[in-house]
Amino acid sequence: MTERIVVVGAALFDGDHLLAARRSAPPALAGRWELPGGKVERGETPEAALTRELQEELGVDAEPMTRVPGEWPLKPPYVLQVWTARLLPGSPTPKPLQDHDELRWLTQDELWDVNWLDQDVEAIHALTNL
Ligand SMILES: Nc1nc2c([nH]c(=O)n2[C@H]2C[C@H](O)[C@@H](COP(=O)(O)OP(=O)(O)OP(=O)(O)O)O2)c(=O)[nH]1
Repeated sequence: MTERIVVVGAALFDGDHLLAARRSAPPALAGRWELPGGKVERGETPEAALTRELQEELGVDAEPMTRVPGEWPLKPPYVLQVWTARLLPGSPTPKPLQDHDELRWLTQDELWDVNWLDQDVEAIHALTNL
C-alpha cells in the first residue's frame, strides 16, 4: 500500500481572528496563503507536529484544540488535516520566521480576502462550518 503522509495545518485563532500565512517557497506555491503547519514526522502525533511546526515557523507556544472534520488531498502522498489551535498565555506573537513572508489575522469578514492555496479552500470552508 502506498504510504500516506499527513500534513497538519493549524487554524490558529486569537478570539475570532484566524491567522493566515503567505508562503515564500517553493516558487509554485510562493505568494499563496495557507494555514501554518507541516509534515508529521515518523513516530510523531499530528498534535505534536503542529506544536513543533508552529514553534519553528512562527516562534509561538501554541496548543492544538480540536480536529476539523475532514481530510483534503494534496500532491500524493500528502493529505491535509486541520486542527484549531490557540496561543498559550505568554506566547510570543507570531512572526514569519520560516517558510512565510507575511502573516495576517483575518476577521470572519476578511476570510476570503487572501489567495488561499487551492488545496486549502475546502478546509477553510470546513472551518466556517464548525
Ligand atoms: N503547512 C501547510 N502546507 C500545505 C497547506 N496546504 C498545502 O497544500 N500544503 C502543502 C505545501 C507543501 O507541499 C506541503 C507541506 O510542506 P511544508 O513545507 O509546510 O512542510 P514542512 O515544514 O514539514 O516541510 P519540509 O521543508 O520540512 O519538507 O503541503 C497548508 O495549509 N499548510
